Amino acid sequence: MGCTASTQISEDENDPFLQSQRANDAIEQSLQREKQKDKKEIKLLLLGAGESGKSTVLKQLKLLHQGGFNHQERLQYAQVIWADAIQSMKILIIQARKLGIPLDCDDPTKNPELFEFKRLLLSAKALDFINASVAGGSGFLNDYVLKYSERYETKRRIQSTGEAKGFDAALGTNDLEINDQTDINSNKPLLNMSINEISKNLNDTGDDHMFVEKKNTKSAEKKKISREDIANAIQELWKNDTGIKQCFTRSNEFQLEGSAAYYFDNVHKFADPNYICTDEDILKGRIKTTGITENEFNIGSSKFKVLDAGGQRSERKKWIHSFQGITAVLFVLAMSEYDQMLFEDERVNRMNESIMLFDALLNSKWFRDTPFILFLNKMDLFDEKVKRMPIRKYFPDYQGRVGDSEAGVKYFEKIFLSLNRSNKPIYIRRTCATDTQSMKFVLSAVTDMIVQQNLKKSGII
Ligand SMILES: Nc1nc2c(ncn2[C@@H]2O[C@H](COP(=O)(O)OP(=O)(O)OP(=O)(O)O)[C@@H](O)[C@H]2O)c(=O)[nH]1
Ligand SMILES: [Mg+2]
Repeated sequence: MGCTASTQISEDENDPFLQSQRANDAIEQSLQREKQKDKKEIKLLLLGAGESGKSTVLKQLKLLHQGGFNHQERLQYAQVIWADAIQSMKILIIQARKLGIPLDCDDPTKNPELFEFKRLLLSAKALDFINASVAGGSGFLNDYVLKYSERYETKRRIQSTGEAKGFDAALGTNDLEINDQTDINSNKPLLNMSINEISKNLNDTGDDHMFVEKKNTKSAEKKKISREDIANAIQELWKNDTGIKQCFTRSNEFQLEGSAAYYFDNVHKFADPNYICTDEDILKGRIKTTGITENEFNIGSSKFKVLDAGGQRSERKKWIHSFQGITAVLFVLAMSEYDQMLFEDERVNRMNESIMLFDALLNSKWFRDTPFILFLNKMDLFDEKVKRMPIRKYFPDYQGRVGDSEAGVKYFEKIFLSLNRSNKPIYIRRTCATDTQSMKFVLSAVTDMIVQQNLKKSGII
């Protein structure tokens, strides 16, 4: 009997029809399993313009639900922040000149010490003082070049809009910025080069970045500059040069890291080559997102997949690949940027860009039935800014008082709500994404709400 049975099975197994039937069943089962998994998994998509705070929201989710940051991330941010601290102070010095703001450090007779600090800082090459591989390799270097080269201002615009007008003209006008950022031999742009190519090129040009004062660098170059020297220079200029402070208050007129003040205030700790970043440092630090990152969290009994997309214009063409199967869109708006221009195109107001973006996403066919959550972010900076920068200067129909933060929020809220051409509700929350305590409450309320909505939608409750 046993023999008969075994013969029967082996005959069946050789039957091509049965084999193909089994394969079909297996595929069907696997598809069903995937469908069930997809149904259970909540997909949250973080969208918004560049620098609005999407990755910072993600970092808070990591702190809350993933045990925080690893050692590698802490080392990486230490490098990135130290480079940004150096370059940010250089930017203030050069922008002060452009804006006609007198600097105390420009007068060697009245302020010999500040004058020397400035000289020392301008002769320091940030890339000599960091480990570029730990900072993120070629990705970091590409961003660094794009961010700190005025020659790339127009290139940024072309990359983001495809507009070529004036590119060549602008390439020839730079007299302040770093040495030519093209490879002198091949004329190949630094962007898109490998890390080795970039390093070689930076060495060939003899300088990394930013307006070295060519006539006056000899003495500074002779002396070996230490990280401590640079930190002292930054601290002294930040604390004691009234022109630097004045220029900082006008930083909406140029591109400056949003957390520059934090870097300056803490510059000595970032100068330590063995420094390991705290959670707060990482929340304040900035690494631009390229592409879309997928991050999984277990929140309560639900599985969340959070997609964090790069928000700059050049990144947005990648967004569409992640539009399918989204449970909710979390749109992050930087409220404080109503008086700032885009990094990618300095002719475009950041708030107007966000309005345009929100309108396009909210009313797109992809998100017809997808709930939207709107984070009115950077409220800490907004509250401060409205006291000194009239909203009406940028939005002439604004009727509220100068300094009235509540009226300002209501005004922008109304604009965003008025864009809704569907029946779906928009959930609005005011946030300060760098503040872990307040974000804990906001994020738990938001994730609870998404879970409830999802259960209702799938007919479970
Ligand atoms: N003061 C303050 N700074 C914030 C807040 N949210 C974000 N930032 C800072 O803003 C900078 C940019 O934040 P990111 O989270 O990197 O911005 P993003 O939207 O991910 O930018 P992309 O990746 O280019 O799209 C960082 O330096 C953050 O520390 C906030 O609410 N208040
Ligand atoms: Mg990001």
